[in-house]
Amino acid sequence: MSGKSKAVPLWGAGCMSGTSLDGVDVALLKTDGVTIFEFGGTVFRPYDPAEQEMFRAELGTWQASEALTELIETAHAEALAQLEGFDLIGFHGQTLNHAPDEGRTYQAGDGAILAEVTGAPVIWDFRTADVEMGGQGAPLAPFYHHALARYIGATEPVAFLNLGGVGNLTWIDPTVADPSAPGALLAFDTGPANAPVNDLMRARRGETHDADGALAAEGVPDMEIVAKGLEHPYFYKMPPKSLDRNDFHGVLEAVETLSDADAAATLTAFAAASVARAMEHCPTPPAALYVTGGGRHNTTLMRMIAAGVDCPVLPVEEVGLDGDMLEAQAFAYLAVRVLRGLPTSAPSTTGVRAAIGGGRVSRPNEPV
Ligand SMILES: Nc1ncnc2c1ncn2[C@@H]1O[C@H](COP(=O)(O)OP(=O)(O)OP(=O)(O)O)[C@@H](O)[C@H]1O
Ligand SMILES: CC(=O)N[C@H]1[C@@H]2OC[C@@H](O2)[C@@H](O)[C@@H]1O[C@H](C)C(=O)O
Repeated sequence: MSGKSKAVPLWGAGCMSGTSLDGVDVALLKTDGVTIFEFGGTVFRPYDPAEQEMFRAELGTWQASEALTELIETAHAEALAQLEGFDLIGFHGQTLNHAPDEGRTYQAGDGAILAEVTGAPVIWDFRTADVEMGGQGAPLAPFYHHALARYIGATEPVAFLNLGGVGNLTWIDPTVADPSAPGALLAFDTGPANAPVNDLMRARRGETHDADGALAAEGVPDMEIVAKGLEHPYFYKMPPKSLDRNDFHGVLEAVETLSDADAAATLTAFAAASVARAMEHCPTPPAALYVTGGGRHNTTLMRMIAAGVDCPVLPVEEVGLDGDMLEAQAFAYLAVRVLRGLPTSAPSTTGVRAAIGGGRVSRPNEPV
């Protein structure tokens, strides 16, 4: 396949409710599923503390309660109602459980109901087909990262790092036009990013996160705990590989006896060290590491990451992108690819047996 396609571009509304449980991001993107033509409006619909509690109570389950399913659908419908002019919706849902090695992953929320409520076709359940074909079902943003690398005019390998609840890294060779082709991409989850620090802040201070990394900046990381954390078998696995949000929950116990500031510094240093470890898997050194996701606002984390890698570490805003909305855009892009019958993952991004297009399509007025 060449880098250009003749299909008519569509406006997709991509929706992401991520592992940090902070809310729903929605972003419009005009694409033919290959090329990015235009970025459109965005909306963030936060989850309030009571809603976040509802999610936390069901993390790790394989069937969301009716109340939670309704919350997910309502929050998405509220966010989508603030935007207009889209042809279709890419609906990720909320990951409540992820066990790809057991062949299952679960994103709560029903796309068929969202199609009824919004009157637009909804592409959803992006991860199941990949997992059923032996893949990790994650990360899925890499095909979009490949399109972005071409969009920003990269001519040599670059990498994207998403710092959400969990971190994920994509190495891209933009000279390979087809993202499914061998050598175009290598992608995997790096380790815990914001989730452990968020959990610490919530437990110790009743706050959602360490704003700007201020508390971590006051502390001293315990590098013995960091080194011990890096002995986790996950870091010895070859990519592709992926994580559940709570896979590293145990690290919180390791910092139990430290002061709040030292504990925050240690968990932040652990997130940074897992990025440094991840960079060792890149097939060639990338020209730059472009950072997206909420963690790029954490200056202490960004400083620690920059100290541990050999290339410039830059927020994606440096190349004109929106790091708060990039994952939502990814699901708009992937939705159009699904409609066009194009693959959304490949052996080099999820470990799936062959390139595959995941996703179900629900149209309004179809029986639910
Ligand atoms: N100003 C800030 N200072 C420090 N951390 C921040 C700041 N803003 C956001 N964050 C962190 O970023 C998180 C949100 O990131 P993001 O929205 O990228 O995650 P997500 O999409 O839910 O997760 P994932 O990518 O794992 O699905 C917050 O929970 C917080 O930990
Ligand atoms: C199972 C699941 O929801 N995984 C998320 C999570 O959050 C970050 C990381 O872990 C990544 O693997 C993925 O999200 C992004 C959007 C992805 O699929 O690319």
